[in-house]
Parts: sequence; structure tokens; C-alpha cells
Amino acid sequence: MSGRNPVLQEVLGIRPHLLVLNKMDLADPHQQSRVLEQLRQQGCSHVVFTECQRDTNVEKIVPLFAKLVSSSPRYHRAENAEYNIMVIGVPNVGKSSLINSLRRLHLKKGKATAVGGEPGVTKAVLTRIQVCETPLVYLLDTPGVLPPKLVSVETGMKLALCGAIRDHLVGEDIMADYLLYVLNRQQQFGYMERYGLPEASDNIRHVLKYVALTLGKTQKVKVLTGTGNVNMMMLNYSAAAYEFLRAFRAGHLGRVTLD
Ligand SMILES: Nc1nc2c(ncn2[C@@H]2O[C@H](COP(=O)(O)OP(=O)(O)OP(=O)(O)O)[C@@H](O)[C@H]2O)c(=O)[nH]1
Repeated sequence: MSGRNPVLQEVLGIRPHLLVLNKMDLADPHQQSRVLEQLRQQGCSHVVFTECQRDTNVEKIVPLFAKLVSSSPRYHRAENAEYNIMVIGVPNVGKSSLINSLRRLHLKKGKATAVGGEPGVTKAVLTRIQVCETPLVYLLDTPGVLPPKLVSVETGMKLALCGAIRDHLVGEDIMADYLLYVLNRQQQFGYMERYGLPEASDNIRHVLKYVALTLGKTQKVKVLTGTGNVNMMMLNYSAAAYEFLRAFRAGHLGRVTLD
């Protein structure tokens, strides 16, 4: 929901489109029916949950597209039986991974488009990439785009947690604090066991202390005293916040649906 772009919806609304909700392995499976119902109420009924690293459900995409296009009278051109499909979405959702996954499935071919863990890996619209032989399907990878104006701070936070906005632009410490708030609200207490906390806490500094201790994130700090400089070991809270976010994105803190 947070990643949907109303401008694109307006511009492309008339064309057949499919909403691919990727990284389903990281989302809470119990929330799928609620999400589908909410999307249906918004007029979006063609939705597929996928996991592109393991090609889960990716095989559903081409047949669904073929059906969607053939049932749209505007696209009845018998002489041209190839499909050109544009893949659009916020940065880092897995657009390039989806294209690579489709190629693996339908063409038994490897990577045609670069994948990265940071937003902004795809910088330009590449030439179209063939992903299927019958029917002949080409996809256009596009750089991830965010709506020009985010609806709320919370929407921005969710997108940042998903890696759609570069961490340093938001601040790892603030993102870690928001993440802890979400985990506690959803009663996802996996972080307690992972970092050895005796009980749940809504104090991010307290939690990050355990993260830093578990992962050995310390730094030497020079302290000036009256009798000379003393080197002290301090906990590195910034490194701990970064690790906390990384663990969440890898699914180590549980399967969480932010929206
Ligand atoms: N857990 C999980 N990770 C995924 C999945 N699909 C892609 N990824 C990872 O997500 C990261 C981003 O993937 P990309 O395919 O580069 O994403 P993109 O949308 O093309 O990114 P931009 O080019 O920045 O817009 C990579 O580290 C992928 O390995 C998935 O289904 N599950």
C-alpha cells in the first residue's frame, strides 16, 4: 500500500496491469487475505504474491498477463502477438530479480539485469528483455520510482525499512526505533531471543545495547582526563542499529507485514 504510486495509477490505469507483491517470504502469511481484500476494495483485483529468489509463484505471471491482455479489447491486434510489459515499482522491491526469475523459468537463462541490495541499482530503462518464448513476452526493467510526495512520515518509514530509501537519508537510529515500535505492536518478539533480552522493551537504546553486546559492536574512544588520555571501549549504537535493520530485512526478526 505504501509503495503504490497514485500518479502511475492515473497514467497507466487504462492499461491491463498486474500487481506483484514480491518478497512474500519476508511478509506475514496470515496477512495475505486482508491485504488482498483491501486491494480489491481499491479496485485492484489482479495480484500475485511472489518470491523471486526461489521463483515461487512466478510461473503464474505470464499466463495471467496473456489472459489480461486478451480480455482487453484495446489490445486485440491479431498481427502482433507479442507482449511488451513494463515493470514499475519503488526501489529495491525486486523488479530486476523478477525479470531474472522469469527468464530462469521460461527460457532457462540466467541474469539479464543487475540486482542489488541497495535502492537505485537500475539507473536507466534498459532495452527490452525477452522473458518467454510462447507467448513472446518482453519486459522493460525501470529504475525504482517513489511518489513525488509521500502521504505521511509513517509511509516514509515503512518504505525506508524495506530499503526503498537510502538509510542515511532517514537515519538508521530513527528507523531502528520505528522498527522496534512495529515489532512490539505486532507482538513479534523474535528480537528478544536473538539478542538475549530478558523481556520485551520499547526503549531502542536498551535493545541496541543488547544487539551491540551480542554482535560485539564496540568502538575504542579516547577520553580526555586530567592525568592524560584514556582509551575506553564503548558500545557502537550506530553499528547496532544498522545490524538490527539488516536482520529485519533478512527476515531474522520474523515475517512482518508493515502495511
Ligand atoms: N527475501 C527476498 N529478497 C529478494 C526477493 N526478490 C529480490 N530480493 C532481493 O532484493 C534486493 C533488490 O532486488 P532488485 O531486483 O535489485 O530490486 P529492484 O526493484 O530492481 O531495485 P532498483 O533497481 O533499486 O529499483 C536484492 O538484494 C535481491 O536479492 C524476494 O523475493 N525475497
